[in-house]
Amino acid sequence: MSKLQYKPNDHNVSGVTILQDVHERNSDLKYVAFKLIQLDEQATYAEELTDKEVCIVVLTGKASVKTGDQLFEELGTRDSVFEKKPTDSVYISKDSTFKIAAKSACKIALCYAPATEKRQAQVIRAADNSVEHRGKYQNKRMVHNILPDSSAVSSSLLVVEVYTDGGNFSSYPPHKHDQDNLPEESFLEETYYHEIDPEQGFVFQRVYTDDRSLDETMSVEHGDVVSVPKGYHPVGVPDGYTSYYLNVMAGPKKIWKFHNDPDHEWILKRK
Ligand SMILES: O=C(O)C[C@@H](O)[C@H](O)C(=O)CO
Repeated sequence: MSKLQYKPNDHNVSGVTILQDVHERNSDLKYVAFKLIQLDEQATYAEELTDKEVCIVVLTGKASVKTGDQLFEELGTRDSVFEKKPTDSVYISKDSTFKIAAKSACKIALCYAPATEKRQAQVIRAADNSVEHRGKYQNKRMVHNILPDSSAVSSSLLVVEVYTDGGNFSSYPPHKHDQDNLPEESFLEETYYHEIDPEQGFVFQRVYTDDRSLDETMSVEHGDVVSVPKGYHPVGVPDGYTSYYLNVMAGPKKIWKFHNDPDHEWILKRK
């Protein structure tokens, strides 16, 4: 298996399963880290942040989050990500502790990036997500913007959800953002947390650089994470299956300025 791909764990301790845990020590990522936790009903999970900020995304189920004297309750809007409606998230800055309490069984993504400054903890309600429909022909996808680069909430963290129906490609035509060369391109690492409906499906994700020193094509299954330290990173979805992924991005500057693979940019110019 590619060293960019991570399979889920299933070890439950006291009602908490750390399904995914991708960080600087088990990946080539220096800015982005990602955890996916599953909590049984009434289970709790606590953590202390030092130099990182986190966006806690309630993927499914209902939970509350407490940090300092702030309590955010009734978080979560769906039983499955494939309900295709936005959900609630909480942003918490560095030098903080937080505790998540599950009101029902829930699946929660913890998206981390370096905090360049201390910011106010706050809830990002489902209604605050902008929803975008991008692309045409077999390049259609829907995006929920939780923390887009235009958001003032985080200091460096970007978080979006992307839905791609069967037979379509997303993150396509292939684009990259691995050069700190603004205004042409920004440097942002990225993680993809994938879900597939129905669950036995698979999608293909290629991660490659212009010189092909990195060129990995992965068969990605439900629950897998793919890390993108650099390179183009398109996703293709087989007929009959729907793809969901949660993207976390961060780098030295909080701006998403991507560069399309010139070989495939013509895709965008079709009438
Ligand atoms: O296909 C899309 O529009 C989603 C991608 O842009 C995805 O969020 C990504 O690749 C970010 O770099």
